[in-house]
Amino acid sequence: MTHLLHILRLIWRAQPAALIRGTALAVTVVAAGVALLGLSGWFITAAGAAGLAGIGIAFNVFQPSAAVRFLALGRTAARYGERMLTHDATLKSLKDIRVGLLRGVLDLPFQRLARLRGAETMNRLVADVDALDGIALRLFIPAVSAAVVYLGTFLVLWWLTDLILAAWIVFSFTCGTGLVLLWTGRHALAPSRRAEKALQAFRIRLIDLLRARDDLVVYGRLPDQAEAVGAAERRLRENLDAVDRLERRAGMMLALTTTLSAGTALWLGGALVERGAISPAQAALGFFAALALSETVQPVRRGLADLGRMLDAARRVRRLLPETGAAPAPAVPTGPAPRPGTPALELDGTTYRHPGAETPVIDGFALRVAPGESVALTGASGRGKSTVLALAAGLIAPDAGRILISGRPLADLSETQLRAEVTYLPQRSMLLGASFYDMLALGVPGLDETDALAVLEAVALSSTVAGRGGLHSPLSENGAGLSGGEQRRLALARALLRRPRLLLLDEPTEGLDRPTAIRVLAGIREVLPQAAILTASHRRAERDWADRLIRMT
Ligand SMILES: Nc1ncnc2c1ncn2[C@@H]1O[C@H](COP(=O)(O)OP(=O)(O)OP(=O)(O)O)[C@@H](O)[C@H]1O
Repeated sequence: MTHLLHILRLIWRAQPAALIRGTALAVTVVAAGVALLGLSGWFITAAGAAGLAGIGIAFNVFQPSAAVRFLALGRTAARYGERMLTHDATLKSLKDIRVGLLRGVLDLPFQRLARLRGAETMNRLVADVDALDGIALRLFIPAVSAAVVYLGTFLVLWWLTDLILAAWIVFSFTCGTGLVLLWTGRHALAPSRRAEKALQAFRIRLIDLLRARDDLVVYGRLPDQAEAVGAAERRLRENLDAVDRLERRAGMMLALTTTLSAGTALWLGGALVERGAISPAQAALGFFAALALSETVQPVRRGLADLGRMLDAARRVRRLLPETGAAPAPAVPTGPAPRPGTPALELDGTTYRHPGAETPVIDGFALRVAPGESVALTGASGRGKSTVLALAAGLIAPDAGRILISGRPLADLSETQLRAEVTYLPQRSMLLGASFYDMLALGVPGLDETDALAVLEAVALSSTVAGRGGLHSPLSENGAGLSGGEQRRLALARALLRRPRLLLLDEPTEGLDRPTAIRVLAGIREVLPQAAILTASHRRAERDWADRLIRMT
């Protein structure tokens, strides 16, 4: 529940004025509904009584009927205003939460980021945030309106009718509906949670099926995955049906509560009329007001049926939201050029143990790479070459030792400074964008086309790009339709275009034939003559090209 309140505070803090006005209008809507029915009941009864008493001609019908019209029209207008204000404000607040969530995801430590699944994260950003809109719209605002209207109804009925009648109507209604709502919230919690889980499972499995369909076909597992998607969908439907059934039952119990409360109010009103404490018209006012109170709880009922989904979504979203609402750090210009002789990268006594591993993968490791120098890390698979690159890229932090980038401790550099100094090409890269140009411009917004073509030439890709119709020709998702080697060189070109002082390359020519690999390696140096380059290498061509080898054992 604390997560729910936290999210409610965030929503409220983002749009306080609109939400306060919207809540005031929501109170007006419900109050006008109760007043409308109460007044109508009083009006009909009083007019009838005046007719029976033979003084109908003297009865003033104009004022009550004008008030009825005013309340009916006012209620409609207030409802319109309330919907506009509260929905608009909630959607704006949720937009802020979604952005905060995205920032939270991006700020996660590399190890956690690497473990995130795309489909799951996508769900969190979309489905969970959508689930949160009910907190204000279907729980808080209707509950506040109902409480205010109960209090107001009690005071007005006390003033216009009788204390006992007013107290009974509000007391019986509050207790009755309170119990029904508690019952709804408790029983709907589990199926609403299960429905949400099934929905998430359905989406994730479907995305997995679409993304891995080739492998699933090859291994003959497509029917199993399709069945898993179907099972999640069936579970979703069953649980949504259960929530629907509960909601209908709650609706029936609320109708029963209203009937009992209004029925006993009628009986009590009759007794008070017999005793001469109130008139029949006043008794009718009480009876109709009791009937109208049922309207106050309908939105809360719907909100409570969804409580499980909202609670889980609030918990997950809160865990990922950054604690402060602060904006990301503004871009900082990179520092001055380092003094001559300062290594571009220096690792000293660096130790790192992967989470869950028993022993460190590197222990007291030392390394220096000077500007203009190419160093290749070699050694058997699993010796920690990629780990050293990830440390130098600041993606993971060492357990001991220090890492200096151009003489400055890596930990002291802002994210912006670090990314301006260092570029890292991992073993597998994503190519985002719809054309060669888009994919390259990810690294350099506003990329100059001549520059792009020059770098494509350096990585031996210009003929491929020209053959496909040029820089702006459309490409499929993640460069599908390009060969593995072409995708790799495109990712390399994107890294080169950033022109970093330190370039970290994990097996940059993997998948290329030897002549192309040699050509590409020479092209890297041509584009970045002064950069320090550290590679993780298995291939002979890369080892021959490097100025120095460091063997990891
Ligand atoms: N996120 C991780 N969690 C746990 N262990 C990891 C993680 N990443 C790598 N390792 C382990 O750390 C060791 C070093 O991995 P690393 O990728 O640095 O080796 P490598 O020398 O680059 O191997 P390769 O040449 O095959 O790319 C391996 O045993 C690997 O299984």
